[in-house]
Amino acid sequence: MHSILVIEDSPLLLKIMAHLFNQHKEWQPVFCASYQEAELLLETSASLFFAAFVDLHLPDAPNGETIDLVMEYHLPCIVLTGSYNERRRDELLMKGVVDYILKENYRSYEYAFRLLQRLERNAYVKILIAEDSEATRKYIRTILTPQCYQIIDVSSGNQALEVLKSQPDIDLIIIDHSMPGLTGVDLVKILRQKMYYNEIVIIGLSADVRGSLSAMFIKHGADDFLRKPFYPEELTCRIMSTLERRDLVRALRKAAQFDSLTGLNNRRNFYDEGIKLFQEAGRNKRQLSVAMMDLDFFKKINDNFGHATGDAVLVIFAKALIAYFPTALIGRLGGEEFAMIIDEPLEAIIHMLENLREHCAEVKYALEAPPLSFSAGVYQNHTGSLELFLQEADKYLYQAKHSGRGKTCSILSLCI
Ligand SMILES: Nc1nc2c(ncn2[C@@H]2O[C@H](COP(=O)(O)OP(=O)(O)OP(=O)(O)O)[C@@H](O)[C@H]2O)c(=O)[nH]1
Repeated sequence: MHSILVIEDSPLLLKIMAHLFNQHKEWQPVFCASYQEAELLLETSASLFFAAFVDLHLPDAPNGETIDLVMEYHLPCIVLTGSYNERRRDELLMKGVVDYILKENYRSYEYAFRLLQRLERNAYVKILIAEDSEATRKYIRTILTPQCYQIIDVSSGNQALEVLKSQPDIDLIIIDHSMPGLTGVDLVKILRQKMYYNEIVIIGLSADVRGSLSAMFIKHGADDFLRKPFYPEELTCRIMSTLERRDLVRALRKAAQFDSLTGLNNRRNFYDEGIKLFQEAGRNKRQLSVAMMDLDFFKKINDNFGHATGDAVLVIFAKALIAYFPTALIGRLGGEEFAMIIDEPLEAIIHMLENLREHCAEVKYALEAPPLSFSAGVYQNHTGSLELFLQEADKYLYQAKHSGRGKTCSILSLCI
């Protein structure tokens, strides 16, 4: 849990804040009503705070002195102000505050909380700036530092490629067009050959007045474009919206590919990835196996211990599968049926399934519950499609069910 310092003297606003903090239990507010109180608190406990909400005008600090105080301790500072004008906005941004919020209505304060959430996330976001002008790099850093991003900067396209090679977890790259060596658009072309849209966000940058350049950036795969000179908020807003779009695409992809309960590949993704494995194995003359596993009497677990326990058992089993078969492609085909594709000798697979069976029997998933048991069918061959392997494994699984459950049947004749 993070502590948030709130320096504010208005009883009404404090009431609203307290209400909102009540809905966001992940943050613990510490309230101060004056500059003096805040000064004393920060002197001893500044390191305890993640960020601060600061009233611009306090009776003992009428000219925004509290902001300077908070900034001295390098705390991300969100300013609450009753009035707005351009000059004040510029002053606040120059001081390096995260943002300023007009004390208008409940929505404004909700926005302040969204900012806090964003700051938390930003700490994990890596931004690379590829720009040959030192002044512009510095300007961008000045804008982005209060937003808590991790920032790296380089002065050429080739240096950017080097950084991306050593740090593939970069989330967003800001690319200037006119740099020595590779141009910005060239760099975008190279990056998009290797990295998909959900892997890295690209924002083009140029002082060029030609509209065609922004189009070139975007046609070659940039997510957005900014013309220099730009306002600080133009940059922060574009970064925020492009990252949010990327996160949304990632979330959609995840929802389409993985089972939401167990996190395993869903049926569709298991087939898609499995077909690729079979093609690769065909090229490399490798022999794959397919195993199908089905929990025994799972309906009784639901009926006797409730659906929630049934769900928990599915999760336990999925985790055990991953632990016992770390190199396999594993999927939940539906209900209590699982499958995996694995590149191991058949005897070894059967042995590992026996170990898994022993482990499952020991799992305590509910009071006075019968041991967790599963049946399995395994098929291995030199040739054949994934579809055929699944059909054959399913036949052995059926055999395992009908020979008493809690067994593995395979091409090795006997069920064990
Ligand atoms: N809790 C829970 N139950 C599920 C889920 N998906 C399917 N089921 C239940 O799983 C049960 C499967 O029952 P059956 O097909 O009769 O299989 P079984 O009871 O394991 O019997 P055998 O396979 O013959 O040993 C059904 O009651 C489904 O409602 C799920 O995501 N969560």
